[in-house]
Amino acid sequence: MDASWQEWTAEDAAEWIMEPVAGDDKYRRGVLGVITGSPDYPGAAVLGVEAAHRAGVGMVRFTGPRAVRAAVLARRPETVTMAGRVQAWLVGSGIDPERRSFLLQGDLQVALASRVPVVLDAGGLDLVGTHTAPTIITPHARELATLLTEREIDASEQEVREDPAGWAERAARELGVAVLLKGPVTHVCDPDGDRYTVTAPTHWLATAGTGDVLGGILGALVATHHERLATDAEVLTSLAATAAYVQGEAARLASAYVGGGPVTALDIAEAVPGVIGSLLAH
Ligand SMILES: NC(=O)C1=CN([C@@H]2O[C@H](COP(=O)(O)OP(=O)(O)OC[C@H]3O[C@@H](n4cnc5c(N)ncnc54)[C@H](O)[C@@H]3O)[C@@H](O)[C@H]2O)[C@@H](O)CC1
Ligand SMILES: Nc1ncnc2c1ncn2[C@@H]1O[C@H](COP(=O)(O)OP(=O)(O)O)[C@@H](O)[C@H]1O
Repeated sequence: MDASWQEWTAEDAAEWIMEPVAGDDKYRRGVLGVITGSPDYPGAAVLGVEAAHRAGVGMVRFTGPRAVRAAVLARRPETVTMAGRVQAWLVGSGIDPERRSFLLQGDLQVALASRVPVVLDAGGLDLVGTHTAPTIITPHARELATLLTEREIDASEQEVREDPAGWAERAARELGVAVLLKGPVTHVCDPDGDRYTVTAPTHWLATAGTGDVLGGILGALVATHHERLATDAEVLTSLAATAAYVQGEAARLASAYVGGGPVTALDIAEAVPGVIGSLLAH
């Protein structure tokens, strides 16, 4: 590993967990707007919203098709589906970029024009560069290769897998945004030179939906730090590395609970509060 990349530790992550204080209410704590899921992938919305709630956000406002809203509310009735002010956006998990409805395009335009920080995942990745709000993208290797190739930078999935550090840096530089490149070692960087790695503590993470959970954790961390981000967008990388750390530890904890056995994405989301509790006790 290149020495210029710093492995993110529990001590680092602990600094980015925002403990509630007496003067807080749900709005001050942070409202995360979520545009995820589709009739094809309703589960991605459920997982991201679940993870955001578990990560301690003040409120989640969810926008999506009726059936997806129903699935989200069935799992998390705490979620608000009424439009309103938000302090951060999570966009794209479970959305097919080829099949974005007219209604969805409109919701995305409103969200991205609002100038609050944006986490772009999966089917929202191609929206990078269409707005000026502080942005972090969260692709896996195949998604990053596709995104760069669409921008006339030839990259294959194999090349990204072989040199994730180099491609994450190149993407941050070329796209002008913070990047969280997922994998067994997650690479987080930005055009200003922040470079963090998060080594997954368990490979049971390699299962469907765990990236959607990561999106929810990151969205929640971004929303709870909205005041800081308003003046210092550079902290997106610290928040992203913390999200990956929390996701990895939650997977480790959930697996340890079943004697080292497999975990599902929902198990990981459910273990998030325990990880956050132990970071606060750090
Ligand atoms: N429960 C859910 O609703 C879930 C939704 N998900 C969503 O699903 C969408 C697609 O995510 P992906 O990460 O699959 O996108 P990818 O861009 O990695 O893959 C796109 C498609 O390529 C095919 N493919 C690629 N590699 C393959 C392989 N080795 N073997 C078989 N088929 C392969 C699959 O048909 C896949 O759907 C995203 O929007 C994501 O958020 C996933 O997160 C899984 C869970
Ligand atoms: N071999 C692996 N070992 C550990 N973690 C992994 C491995 N492969 C993927 N991951 C992690 O699992 C998650 C998978 O996310 P993603 O590829 O978006 O899946 P999905 O779209 O199904 O949610 C990411 O956080 C990634 O860092």
